[in-house]
Amino acid sequence: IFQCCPLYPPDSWCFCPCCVVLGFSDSLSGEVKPRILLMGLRRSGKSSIQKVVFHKMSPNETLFLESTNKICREDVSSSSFVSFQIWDFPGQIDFFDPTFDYEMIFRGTGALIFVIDSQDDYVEALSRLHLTVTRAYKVNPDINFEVFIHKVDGLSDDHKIEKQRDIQKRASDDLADAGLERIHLSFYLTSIYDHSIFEAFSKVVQKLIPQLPTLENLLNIFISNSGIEKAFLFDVVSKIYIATDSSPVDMQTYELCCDMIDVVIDISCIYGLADCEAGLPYDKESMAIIHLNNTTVMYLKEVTKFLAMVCFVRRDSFERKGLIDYNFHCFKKAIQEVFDVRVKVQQNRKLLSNRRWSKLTLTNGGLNNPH
Ligand SMILES: Nc1nc2c(ncn2[C@@H]2O[C@H](COP(=O)(O)OP(=O)(O)OP(=O)(O)O)[C@@H](O)[C@H]2O)c(=O)[nH]1
Repeated sequence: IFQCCPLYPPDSWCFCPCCVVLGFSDSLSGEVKPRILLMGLRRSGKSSIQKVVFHKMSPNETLFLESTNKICREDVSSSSFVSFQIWDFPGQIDFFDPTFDYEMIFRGTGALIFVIDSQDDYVEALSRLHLTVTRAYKVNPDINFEVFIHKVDGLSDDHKIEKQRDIQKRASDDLADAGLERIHLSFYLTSIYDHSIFEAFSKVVQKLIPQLPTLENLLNIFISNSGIEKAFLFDVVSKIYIATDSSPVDMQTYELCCDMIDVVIDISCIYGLADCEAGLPYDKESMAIIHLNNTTVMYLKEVTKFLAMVCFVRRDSFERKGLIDYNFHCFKKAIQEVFDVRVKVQQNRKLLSNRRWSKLTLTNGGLNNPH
């Protein structure tokens, strides 16, 4: 059973050869990738969520997915800010199995998504949720616990709310009975058949972006100086929004943004770059303006190779497009600065780890027995 270096605090990232070989750490870039775990009972929809959000699989195709029988790990590093690993677990994990080193797994985890099938009886799922959360919390109290009440497409609106209330109450009661009311669970109603799964994933990912307050602040300054109603910063590939200004988000607005990104990518793919297959048909020149029939204009502009800004502007404010473009230019520069700081922090962290590691090998007299 693999244990991380004793030299490192339990929740830090280890860059020693063992961890690197096993792939728990990205030593080459020095980047700390938060881990997102997808857990839940068999057939609750874990793999479908991953395939639909990150592989553009159509929801109907998930009907033919085979059951996962080992942990599947995937790197998601499409943009400078959205960079993490997703671990899809098979339905039944046995915490008492000695070959399953759950301590090591939970130690490097940023978020644990527990998927509950709302169309099924959820008594067993709730007891599994309780067991998983309490175990994980003991190892790493900093994990964000996210509960997806999934497959809600078959339920009426009233029924959805009722289910959420019931599940939320039972889960909190279980924690309170165990004296663990300090554990916070966040609940989301999700389905792969609409945008709810993308919205929920956006919120999970946002919690893992340390620069989020800075990004939100920049967006607030940008919209207030440009006469914009609402602005989102989107990861174009996954359609996860990584930040928005502080005004509330409504589902319809979010759906419109997703549709706009689809239109831009599809049109660019068909009529744009000749070698579209070489990569995403999205570059510095990418932009789109859509006039809605309610005096609102949607404006999309490229921010970085993988990020796009989508704004909602009133038609009269859009007459000052020059001002919006100038402010956007300043916003883009500021984002670049935030990114530069992040790169520097990562480089310093890597340097520190390398130094610690060479110290350790010197003390041990070689690499033969790193642990
Ligand atoms: N109606 C509905 N069905 C869904 C949804 N998400 C997944 N499913 C279906 O649920 C079934 C199981 O999905 P999987 O993704 O294989 O479930 P899993 O949790 O990965 O299963 P294991 O690998 O066995 O642990 C598939 O037939 C999916 O089509 C959803 O949002 N709504």
